[in-house]
Amino acid sequence: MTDAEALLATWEQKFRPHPDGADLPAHHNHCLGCGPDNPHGHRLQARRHGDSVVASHSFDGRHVGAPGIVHGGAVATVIDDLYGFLLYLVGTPAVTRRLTVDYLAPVLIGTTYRLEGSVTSREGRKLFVAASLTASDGRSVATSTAVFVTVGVDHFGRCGAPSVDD
Ligand SMILES: CCCCC/C=C\C/C=C\C/C=C\C/C=C\CCCC(=O)SCCNC(=O)CCNC(=O)[C@H](O)C(C)(C)COP(=O)(O)OP(=O)(O)OC[C@H]1O[C@@H](n2cnc3c(N)ncnc32)[C@H](O)[C@@H]1OP(=O)(O)O
Repeated sequence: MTDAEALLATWEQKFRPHPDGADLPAHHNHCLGCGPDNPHGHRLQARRHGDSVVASHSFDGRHVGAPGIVHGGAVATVIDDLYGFLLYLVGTPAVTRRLTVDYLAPVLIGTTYRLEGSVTSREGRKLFVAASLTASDGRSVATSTAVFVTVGVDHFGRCGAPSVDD
């Protein structure tokens, strides 16, 4: 079995049912959004909350854009990865086809935010999803919508796995 095949085998198991409140597994150890072994990563940790996924997350100095403010691309990365956790609940792999983010207020380095994402509708292979990033005082600092398109696991096999070792 190649490294890529071994990875895909472990990944398929992550689509088993997850009980409400359960911590959800990283997509893989080097995932930019959630992998624990990626030194550049966000190490997002998400859990199931009913039909949604939620996370408590803070950005650090690696993610700065304007001084003190998180780079918008870093915010988009974390939201995109949150949607990736939602796929465990949907039960099928999918990839981001379209991602929009409304940046409503500065996201601050070293401040903890609550993320929540859910599926709003599904049409054939298209999953329409939405997410929010909320400050501790309840202010919404970013909202997002995205379109994911379901793919077979073979999609990832076709793309190869040049530097992923688990
Ligand atoms: C061997 C290595 C293994 C590694 C894998 C291990 C682990 C995997 C880990 C994670 C993977 C999954 C998620 C979790 C991870 C992180 C979360 C972040 C997710 C990402 O970071 S993921 C990367 C970025 N992402 C891409 O890399 C996608 C590139 N792209 C494509 O690969 C193709 O583009 C594809 C496959 C998407 C579609 O291609 P296609 O040819 O299969 O399908 P087509 O284009 O026909 O669209 C189908 C239907 O969607 C409709 N449609 C299209 N666009 C629309 C839009 N904007 N709005 C509304 N509807 C739209 C069409 O209208 C049609 O609808 P209809 O069927 O009704 O006509």
